[in-house]
Amino acid sequence: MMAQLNGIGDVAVLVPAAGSGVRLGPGAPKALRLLGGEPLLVHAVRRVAAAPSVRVIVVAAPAAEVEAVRELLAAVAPVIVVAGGAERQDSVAAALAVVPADVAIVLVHDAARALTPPELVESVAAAVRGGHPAVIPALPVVDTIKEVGTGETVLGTVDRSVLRSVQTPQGFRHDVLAAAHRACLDAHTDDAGMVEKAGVPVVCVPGSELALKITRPLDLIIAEALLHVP
Ligand SMILES: Nc1ccn([C@@H]2O[C@H](COP(=O)(O)OP(=O)(O)OP(=O)(O)O)[C@@H](O)[C@H]2O)c(=O)n1
Ligand SMILES: C[C@](O)(CO)[C@H](O)COP(=O)(O)O
Repeated sequence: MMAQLNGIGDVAVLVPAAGSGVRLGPGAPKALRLLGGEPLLVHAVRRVAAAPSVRVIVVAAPAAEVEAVRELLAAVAPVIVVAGGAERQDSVAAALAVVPADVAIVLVHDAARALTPPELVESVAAAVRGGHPAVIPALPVVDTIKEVGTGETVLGTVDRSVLRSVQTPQGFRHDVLAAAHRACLDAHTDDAGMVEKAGVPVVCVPGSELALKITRPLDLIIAEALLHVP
């Protein structure tokens, strides 16, 4: 029996959670690091499960932790847990492989963005449901961006008005994401990159500062403070 959250939902959410968290420093795999006494993955899955459109959640866990993650999440939400891969996109591909064919919309959402509000899941899903084959949440760039060359020499200043800082959940028509992963021959840091390469238009929707990707130690301290933001 497929672990279904909501029989009428039309969205599957893939949660890549198999990374090691090198930039966070030594310790457990990042998705299992604690925030407010609970693993990041629990925070992420709880918020995804609160989005009414979500029918299926597939978590890609570190291969050695699949059973432990199944037990951990049993009390949080009905999820499918698969073994992730060496790279993020391998983990996404492993999760994508078990999504039922009749699910129309697939979102890919980093476990590391543990405090992402369910409202952002819903707004990305709604934009795909409204006709966009690929949708990504994004924020304006707030720092000045420079291009640098050898020895960190500044080559010039980039026009930040045409740049966006991209987050997850990234949303796709199921067939579009599946085709992009099948066709992909190179490395991409996000799923939208594969879809762009396939020539499919990708649009941005407003992101959320709560969708911070917990990457470095200070991010965990910031996230502890954000836990108390309503
Ligand atoms: N082989 C991998 C690598 C990353 N991820 C997931 O992809 C998301 C974004 O990756 P990132 O923030 O880079 O996590 P890590 O790869 O764990 O971090 P680092 O690069 O510091 O090791 C995370 O939820 C991470 O668990 C994954 O599922 N499988
Ligand atoms: C997918 C992503 O979160 C979009 O900003 C980002 O590309 C992940 O990068 P990472 O190096 O795997 O954290």
